[in-house]
Amino acid sequence: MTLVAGVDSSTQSCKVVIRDAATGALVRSGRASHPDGTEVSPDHWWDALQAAIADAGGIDDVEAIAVGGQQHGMVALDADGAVIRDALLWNDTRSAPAATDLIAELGDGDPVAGAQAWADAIGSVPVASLTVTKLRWLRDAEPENAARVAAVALPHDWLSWRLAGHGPGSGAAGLAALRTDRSDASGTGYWSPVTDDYRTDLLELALGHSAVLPRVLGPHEAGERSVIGALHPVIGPGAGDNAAAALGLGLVPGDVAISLGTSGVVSAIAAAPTADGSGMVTGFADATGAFLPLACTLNASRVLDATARMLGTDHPGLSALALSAPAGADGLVLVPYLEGERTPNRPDATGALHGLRLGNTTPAHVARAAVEGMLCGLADGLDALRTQGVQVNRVLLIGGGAQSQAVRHVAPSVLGIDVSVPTPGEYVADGAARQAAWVLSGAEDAPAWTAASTAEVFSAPAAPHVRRQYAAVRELTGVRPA
Ligand SMILES: Nc1ncnc2c1ncn2[C@@H]1O[C@H](COP(=O)(O)OP(=O)(O)O)[C@@H](O)[C@H]1O
Ligand SMILES: O=C(CO)[C@@H](O)[C@H](O)COP(=O)(O)O
Repeated sequence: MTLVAGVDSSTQSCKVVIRDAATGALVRSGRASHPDGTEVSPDHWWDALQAAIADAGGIDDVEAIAVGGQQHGMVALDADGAVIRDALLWNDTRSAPAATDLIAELGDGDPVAGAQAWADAIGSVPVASLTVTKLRWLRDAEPENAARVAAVALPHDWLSWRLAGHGPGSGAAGLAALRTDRSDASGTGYWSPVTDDYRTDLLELALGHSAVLPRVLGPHEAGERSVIGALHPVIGPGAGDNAAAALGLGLVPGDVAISLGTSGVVSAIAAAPTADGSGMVTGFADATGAFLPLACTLNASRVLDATARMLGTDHPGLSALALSAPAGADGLVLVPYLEGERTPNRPDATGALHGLRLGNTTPAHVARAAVEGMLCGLADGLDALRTQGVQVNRVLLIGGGAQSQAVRHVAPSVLGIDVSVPTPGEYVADGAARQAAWVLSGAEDAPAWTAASTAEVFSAPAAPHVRRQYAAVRELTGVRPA
């Protein structure tokens, strides 16, 4: 049996799956945690990857490996190949003012024209999540660090590079060996999905000087070989986590994936790039040569974590409470902007509970409002995708938060469509493994794995009043007190 490995280096943890390259059957898996925080030393990801590989029983029998990972994180390298400072993650909002500046600069001072100019140039309107804004923040806040930047990588690029034996001390030759893929390059803010190439002018606009960028590999182009693993597995191009999940799920046009991890992501495969000047939909690329329009919130599974903590219960307890309250929680609305928000772009917003009355101040109502509030943010994302011409025939719910029974049962009523929940699994890591098998096969198409998962379908009558009451208070959320 030929084995391949897939990695998901996500916000909260690193997961590794090892699968049969021919059928996709799961052979073994492992995981390790990442530290909390929106600013993290990449060394933690490297340590967690090695721990997750060990937890999966090693990769000595693996012939190819690919890494999927959290998108956008800024990994700034010096001329030697050393990391200059801790990486700012996709959910770090300190570069929000830099995003505003960059938009104004491309629009000659007009923010609306600037937003559309960016959308036309790179498919997306910059927000704090995008790497390009983090580079501008670095230029302004830490000019000495910015001056030392010789190369910029993303979490998955950097891990693939470490797997190939590069790292501090590898110098110019090492930097030239950096590789990425279209999906992750498309989330940087300096790569165009229309021309399929970097916009180095935009990188320089942000950082103030040029830097080495990883070469973008084709969807099944082989990279270097891993120094870990007795067979020195070939390293695939890897992918951003959402593109890898699309590959792991085998999404086809008409399918929409909703991922409830730290981020809440609504994404779909598209044949052509999008350029949404409103900024609701980011026009990313997928991992097969097509496109992946996507709406991403900063507030998904951690809203449930926080609400469970607040109510002194666990996830099953929160779920039972939420399901015991009526749809709409008798008018109680939780706006879930606990980390600020990205879609819509409100980096300084805070969360809020609206509509408190004597009759709805119960744990059950609060639990229901949390589940509904999180889902309403994603329903807005689904609408935004439809506005961009995305066909929505089927919704698939994945990520840690999809394990919640309350989410599964409430989602169809808030989203207004049945929801399929595939067998719980690591779909990002699976997509990376499928890519690794594709690299090995050399075939034109990704292998049609037969060991695909089944899905449970959840239906519920639409509850439009839940979205109506959410929309009425969404605009009232205050900003963080000074
Ligand atoms: N049964 C559950 N109900 C709700 N949330 C859950 C449940 N199980 C796990 N989670 C949450 O899912 C999150 C982890 O999901 P994951 O998709 O791995 O996140 P990420 O990709 O951001 O690292 C955690 O916040 C965890 O608390
Ligand atoms: O920023 C995005 C997508 O644009 C996020 O989807 C990150 O890629 C992190 O994903 P999770 O670790 O929360 O799944």
